Amino acid sequence: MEKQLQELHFDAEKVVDTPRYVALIPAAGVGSRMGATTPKQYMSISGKSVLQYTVDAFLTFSKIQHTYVLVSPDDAYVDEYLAKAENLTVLRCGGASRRDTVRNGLSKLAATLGNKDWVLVHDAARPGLTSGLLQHLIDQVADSAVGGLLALPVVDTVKRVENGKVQTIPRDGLWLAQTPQMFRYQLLCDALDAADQVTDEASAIEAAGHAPIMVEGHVRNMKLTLPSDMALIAQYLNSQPE
Ligand SMILES: Nc1ccn([C@@H]2O[C@H](COP(=O)(O)OP(=O)(O)OP(=O)(O)O)[C@@H](O)[C@H]2O)c(=O)n1
Ligand SMILES: C[C@](O)(CO)[C@H](O)COP(=O)(O)O
Repeated sequence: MEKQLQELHFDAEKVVDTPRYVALIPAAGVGSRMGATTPKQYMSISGKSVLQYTVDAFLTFSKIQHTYVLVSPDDAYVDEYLAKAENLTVLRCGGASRRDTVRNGLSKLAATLGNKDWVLVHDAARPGLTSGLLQHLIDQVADSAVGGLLALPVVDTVKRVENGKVQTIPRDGLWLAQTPQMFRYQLLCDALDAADQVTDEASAIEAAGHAPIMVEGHVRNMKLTLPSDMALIAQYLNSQPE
């Protein structure tokens, strides 16, 4: 497997002047909040799986040299719901949490990627990603040493409810994290090694003392989390991006 991975995609050079761009798509979740019979990444929208929409966003964006989909070791769906493609590899390295899945995937690429290379981690469950959003993220982040992520500024009034007490929290400076989250390979590996409870890559980078660049995303890049998300996501997928 290791030999196969090394041969796969790139020249042998590990540290290169021109960084490479790869996508890592964690797709090993069970979708407990969705409560469907199949994990949500394999649910179908207009005859195509959620995962296929997500992967297609990367396969049709030429800057991404390779896309890796990370599924659980005993996944029984991926062969049926994801079409094979030239620059696409499925790795059966899913872990107990999203963080573990991503860290396992990064480890598999140790012989392939160098310090400066960019990894774009994107949830399988965000099928509304577009080339425009990918280009926007890369334009804003590619000159930085660290990386950044798509996110949405909070536009509503925010409440915190605790022990029966309700408080209004100033929304200034609050963002909702989306993906892709794009970071330099080695920096991300090191940050995740030091942070085992995080729900996204940016949290690990922040904990390591860095400030990720916040890049405004779009609501069509929403995550499929609850059954009620399905209709809205289908509407976005069936409409042209703005
Ligand atoms: N052990 C895990 C858990 C999650 N994910 C992936 O991380 C993304 C975002 O996670 P989330 O929405 O939390 O997905 P699930 O864990 O599947 O959902 P739930 O929390 O409702 O069970 C999804 O693409 C999911 O497949 C993963 O690769 N490995
Ligand atoms: C990474 C993420 O999509 C950012 O919003 C999110 O954190 C993933 O999982 P969660 O379990 O829904 O927080």
